[in-house]
Amino acid sequence: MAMVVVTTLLAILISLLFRVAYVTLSCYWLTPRRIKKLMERQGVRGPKPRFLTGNILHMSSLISKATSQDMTTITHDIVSRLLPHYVAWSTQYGKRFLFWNGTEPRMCLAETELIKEFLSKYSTVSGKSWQQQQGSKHFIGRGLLMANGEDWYHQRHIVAPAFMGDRLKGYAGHMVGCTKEMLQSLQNAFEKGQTEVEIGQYMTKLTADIISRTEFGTSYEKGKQIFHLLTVLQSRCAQASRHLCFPGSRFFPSEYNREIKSLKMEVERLLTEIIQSRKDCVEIGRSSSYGNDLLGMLLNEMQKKRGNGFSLNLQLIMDECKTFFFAGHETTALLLTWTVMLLASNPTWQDKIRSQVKEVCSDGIPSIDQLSKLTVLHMVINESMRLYPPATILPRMVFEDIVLGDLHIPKGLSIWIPVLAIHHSEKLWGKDANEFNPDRFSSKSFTPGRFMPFAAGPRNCVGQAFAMMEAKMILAMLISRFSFTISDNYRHAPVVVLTIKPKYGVQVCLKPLEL
Ligand code: HEM
Repeated sequence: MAMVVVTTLLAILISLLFRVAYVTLSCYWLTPRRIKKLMERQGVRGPKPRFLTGNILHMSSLISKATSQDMTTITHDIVSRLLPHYVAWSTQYGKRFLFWNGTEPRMCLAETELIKEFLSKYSTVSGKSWQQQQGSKHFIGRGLLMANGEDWYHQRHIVAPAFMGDRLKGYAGHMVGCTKEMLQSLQNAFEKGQTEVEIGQYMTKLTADIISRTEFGTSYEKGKQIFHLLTVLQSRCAQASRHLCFPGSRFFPSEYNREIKSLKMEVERLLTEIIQSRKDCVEIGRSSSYGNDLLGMLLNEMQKKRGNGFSLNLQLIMDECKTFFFAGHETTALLLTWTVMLLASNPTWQDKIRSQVKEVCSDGIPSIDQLSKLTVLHMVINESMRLYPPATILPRMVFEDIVLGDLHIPKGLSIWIPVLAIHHSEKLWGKDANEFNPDRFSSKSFTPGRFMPFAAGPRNCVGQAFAMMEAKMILAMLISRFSFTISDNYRHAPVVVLTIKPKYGVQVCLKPLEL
């Protein structure tokens, strides 16, 4: 009897081992090879991958070499610095080529017609890859940015109204209040004799303050504490994700993995405290609603019984709170920082904006209705996002076989859209593609598909209107209070760490203006 049990257990164990071995082999070898063959048959080729690491080492060495030195002048010709692998491979293989992130095959696609079709038609059958989800699961989890399929669709419908119409207008007060505080701290620095500031630090603090207030209203101080921890968590996850292409690396009991776990627990403990206290207030009758902020909106949704089988649970609400902070504060801070750099080195455009702001709003603080009249500022912001799009690449994995133009794209292939390269393409923008020329945005009719700082199609940035409103408010108020020039200490050295950042910040010399 004992013998039979042992033999059966052994058989189960062996078949389990075979299954694990087959799944691993299929995931890391058979499927990627099948995809490669399929794409090669359609003429899509690329650099030869190495075992396990693919083209990662080659890519890293090209990037390290290209960014090893600062740029000698403030030139916006930055594609060969930030995407040297794209430049090398697109020159050799054309506008569509295959490369390997470890064992994951990726097709880089720079054809605007196909990109337009892909982003508008296939938003529900494409999404974030397993590697992307793993890399960010500890700091944003399965919130909107990382959700796929039906989950994404339902989350998007719950969240989108929070960034539209009257709700959006309701956030203007936070934006003005926080900007006033930032301007006061710049004024204080000036009065203490500090004529030069690193504006990026001020912008990062400002956008973090605005999103904390927008999300957490009165629980804002605790929100700031959470976001501080999230920033540390994000950088630890970025360090750990470098090893994700190696099978099983996420289970290593490394120092990073231990620190990540404890930071995540602390963030979620603080979030649970805020959520619980809101629920308690409603339950004991101290408050009739969960609040007008983003968190209140999500808690109201959680109470609703939805007929479609999808409901928000506590974990998803926490993931959504983390997602808004992650997706919404650094991107906007970078947009503002690069715009200040461009305006500090192009004083004529600074003056043009200043005189329009003066004409439209006498006190230098635009109302919601006045924002649409700030057309020069709008053009400058667009030009800034064209030259320095915070998100340089748009990655999407395809979950079903699809037909895209003349291409059959197999399930499991990731498509990478090189936004930065498209924004700088001379073919699409003309000979002055690398120059700062906001006038190119003066005409309302320009070819769609070549400008996509907020992505495009149904899965574009849900916070786009929020970000544009915020950026216009802040820049209009800053330009009305100060004039600024680029400091001699500024070293032009854009680098990509998820988003495009100025390596040493942006140092500007400030001069307060008479109100
Ligand atoms: C200048 C500022 C911003 C830029 C350039 C930007 C850019 C983008 C881009 C390119 C995407 C698509 C990413 C992808 O699918 O891989 C995206 C998605 C998203 N953004 Fe933004 N964003 C900005 C500001 C904001 C703000 C202020 C918020 C919220 C407060 C926000 C929330 C989100 C969310 C939640 C998504 C995921 C949408 C979805 O998958 O349905 N973003 N953003």
